[in-house]
Formats: sequence, C-alpha cells, structure tokens
Amino acid sequence: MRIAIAGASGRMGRMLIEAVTQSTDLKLTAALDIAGAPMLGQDATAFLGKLSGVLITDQLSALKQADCLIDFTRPEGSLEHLKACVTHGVNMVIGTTGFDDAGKAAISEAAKSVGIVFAPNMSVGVNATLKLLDMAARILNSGYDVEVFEAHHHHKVDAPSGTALKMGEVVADAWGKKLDDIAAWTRHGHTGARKPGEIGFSVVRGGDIVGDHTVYFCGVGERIEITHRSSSRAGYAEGSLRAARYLEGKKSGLFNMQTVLGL
Ligand SMILES: NC(=O)C1=CN([C@@H]2O[C@H](COP(=O)(O)OP(=O)(O)OC[C@H]3O[C@@H](n4cnc5c(N)ncnc54)[C@H](OP(=O)(O)O)[C@@H]3O)[C@@H](O)[C@H]2O)C=CC1
Ligand SMILES: O=C(O)C1=N[C@H](C(=O)O)C[C@H](O)C1
Repeated sequence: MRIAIAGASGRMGRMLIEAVTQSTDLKLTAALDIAGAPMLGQDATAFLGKLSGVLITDQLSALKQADCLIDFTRPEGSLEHLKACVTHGVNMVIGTTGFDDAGKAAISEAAKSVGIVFAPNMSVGVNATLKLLDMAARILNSGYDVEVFEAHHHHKVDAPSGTALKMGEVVADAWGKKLDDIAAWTRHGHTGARKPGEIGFSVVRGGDIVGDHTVYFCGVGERIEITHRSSSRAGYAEGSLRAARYLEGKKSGLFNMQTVLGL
C-alpha cells in the first residue's frame, strides 16, 4: 500500500516515516509539511541516514501518489488535508487532536467519500485501557468520584489531551451522561465542595513526557487508579500503520481504533 505522511518533520511524522520504511508491505510515496517548514525539499528519510527519493513537499497534489494519508499535524492542517484526500480519493488515518465540533463534523462528512480512521490515541495499550475504564465505570457507578489526570511534554498545544477527553467520554457514556454536562475542566480559588457525579480534569505539561493518563475512581476508604504510560511514540506509529492496513480497499466509512483492533 502506498502511504503519504503529513507533518513529515514533526515528532509523530518522523516516527511514522521510520515505521513505514521498516515495514515490508507499506511504501512511503509522499511526505507533506506546512508551507515554509524548514525541511521542505529534503529527502523524507534523510534523518534516518538514508534516501528514499521522496522529497518533503507542501503541494497537496502529491497525494495522487498515495492510497492512504496518515496525518498527525494540527486541526487546521488535517482539515485542509481532508479536503485534498476527498478530491483525490485517498483514505486517511487522523491522529491529530484538538478538533472542535465543526472539525469533527467535517471528518464525518468526508467519511461518506473516503475511508477514515480517527482516534485520539492509536496505541493498543490505551485502547485496551478504554475498555477497562468502561467496565470500571459501569461497576463503580455511584459513590465514586472520577478524576482524569494527564501529563505531556512542554510542546503539546491542546489540553486536556484527546486521550483524556476520550477517557472522560467513556466514563460519562457508561453513566448515561454527556461529558460536557458533568465535566469540571478547571478549579481555582474558592471552588466549594466537589459536586457528586462530576468528572474532574487535571493537566501537567513538562519536559519530554511522552504521555501519561490516569483515571481515579475515589471512594470512601479506597480508590482505584487505572493508568497508562507511554515511554515511546513507537506504539502510536505502529497503531497508525494497523489503521492504514485496515482501510485498504475501503471506499468510505468512519472508524475508530476500537474497531481496527477488534475490541
Ligand atoms: N492519535 C495519537 O495516537 C497521537 C496523536 N498525537 C497528536 O498528533 C498531533 C501532532 O503531534 P506531534 O507530532 O507531537 O506535533 P509536532 O508539532 O511535532 O508535529 C506537527 C507537524 O505538523 C506540521 N503542521 C503544523 N501545522 C500544520 C498545518 N496547518 N498544516 C500542515 N502541517 C502542519 C508541523 O510543521 P511545523 O513544525 O513546521 O509547524 C509539524 O511538522 C497533535 O495533535 C497530537 O496531539 C500525537 C501522538 C499520538
Ligand atoms: O501530543 C501528544 O504527544 C499526544 N497526543 C495525543 C492526545 O492528545 O491524547 C495522544 C498521546 O497522549 C500523545
């Protein structure tokens, strides 16, 4: 399968290029980056000490060379790439986080014309954790205060992380609620006592933390903590390649990683 990578010089872009290069069934055929990016015109695998013949470009027409685009950029970039994928009939794996409702609606609409896997976290471990959370939330559905904690590197621009939001949604769904109705996004000053049934969020940004997530179920006299920690971005890249393979031959449809992994 012919693969294009967007955000080719980003943290995930490079990890994905390395993973595609190491695979035997996928071929890197296009590498995109934003206009003005310093790496434009460079060979996409030069950072690995070898040449692929694929030059990093800001020309979205390069997508004609691909069957699937894997995109870890920013919402505005992913939405521009989405339009180009629809134009050229290219499937898409979207790992970017931080979309607003209009962005999510645009992805759903595009999935009528191309196949899309859209997930805030591509790692097998995180997706298994989401299943565990669903089970825990159904059992601990009263008398437990739920708090979602996440920590990431100092470059991260969106908060809470897409994964933390998904974790909150899984718990809210299990309780038959909408996350927006019960989330406590920030606390500062004289907040008053915690409201029963709310889901609190807290965020750390620092150094090179790849990605930690913990959901606390705090009862009286006990608490349960469900934690996932990433120590490398390799799991996100491997999951993305599984998603791209899942889309092979699909003409349309919106899928998540739970579906890709058969969870
Ligand atoms: N779903 C998952 O499993 C994971 C999701 N993510 C998400 O992926 C995204 C990228 O993360 P990360 O790789 O760390 O970020 P980086 O900032 O390292 O990389 C982003 C890349 O996208 C480029 N870019 C930025 N804006 C645009 C735009 N408007 N159009 C096209 N390209 C653009 C950047 O170029 P330049 O640097 O020149 O601005 C850079 O090459 C984030 O939203 C993050 O939350 C991250 C890890 C796992
Ligand atoms: O920006 C990151 O780095 C990550 N972003 C994703 C998110 O927002 O959940 C996934 C992972 O936690 C790393």
